[in-house]
Amino acid sequence: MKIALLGYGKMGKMIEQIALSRGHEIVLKVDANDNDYEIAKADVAIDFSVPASAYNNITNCFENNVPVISGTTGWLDKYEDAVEICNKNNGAFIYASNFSLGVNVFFQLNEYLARLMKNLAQYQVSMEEIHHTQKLDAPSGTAITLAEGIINNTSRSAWKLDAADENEIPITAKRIENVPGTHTVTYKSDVDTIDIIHTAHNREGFALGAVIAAEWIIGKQGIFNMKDVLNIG
Ligand SMILES: NC(=O)C1=CN([C@@H]2O[C@H](COP(=O)(O)OP(=O)(O)OC[C@H]3O[C@@H](n4cnc5c(N)ncnc54)[C@H](O)[C@@H]3O)[C@@H](O)[C@H]2O)C=CC1
Ligand SMILES: O=C(O)C1=N[C@H](C(=O)O)C[C@H](O)C1
Repeated sequence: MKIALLGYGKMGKMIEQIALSRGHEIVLKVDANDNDYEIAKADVAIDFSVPASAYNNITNCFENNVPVISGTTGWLDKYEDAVEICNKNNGAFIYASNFSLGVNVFFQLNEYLARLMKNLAQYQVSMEEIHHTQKLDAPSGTAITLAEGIINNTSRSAWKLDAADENEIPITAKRIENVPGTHTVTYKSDVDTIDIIHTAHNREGFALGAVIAAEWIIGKQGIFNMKDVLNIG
């Protein structure tokens, strides 16, 4: 498979290693200020760049018939526009806030737990995410997906960074040197606490999931997610 890497930072480099180890070829590495590149020579593009560039890079792929795997967070106000352009061009697209297998299992566990807690008004739900200090966005995309999983399965109406009203889910975002990504969902009552935690030990799980998604999307048309790829849930 001929892969274009859109973003050649920490994740782009890890994806390169995993892709080469699985027999794929990197035909293009696009980074900041690379404006003139021939995306059409790639079978698939994998975008792990920055919030400000993701939309333009992704939609350029659709306009050149190249399927896209995107893990960039913090640009989702334009997600529906990207989906429209993908569909108009009969393209293929997977966005995931987190490509790791473990987190995708954790997403399901979070929704299951939310359904169990739905009618237990004595428990207050909250979330914490911890990431390295270079991270541009807060809260993390994964924390937002977890919050949406709770909102869709309980009477909570919204999430908010730090303080929140009773009906909202407070999210605390911490930035600590070298932490790849830790997410905790907590239900606390006066008498006890339930925590579920996912801790990434490194970036390999994110990168492997993105390469597996790229292998899966070849030859397909439409908008998919990691549940489709991993066949879970
Ligand atoms: N969905 C997932 O599983 C994961 C998502 N991420 C997300 O992926 C993104 C990248 O993460 P990292 O690699 O850790 O960040 P990074 O900062 O190490 O790399 C981003 C790269 O994008 C480059 N870039 C800047 N402008 C660009 C442009 N116009 N076109 C292409 N590249 C451009 C930067 O120069 C940099 O090299 C972030 O949004 C992060 O939140 C990170 C890990 C896992
Ligand atoms: O920026 C990161 O590093 C990560 N970003 C993603 C997110 O915002 O959830 C996924 C992972 O937690 C690492």
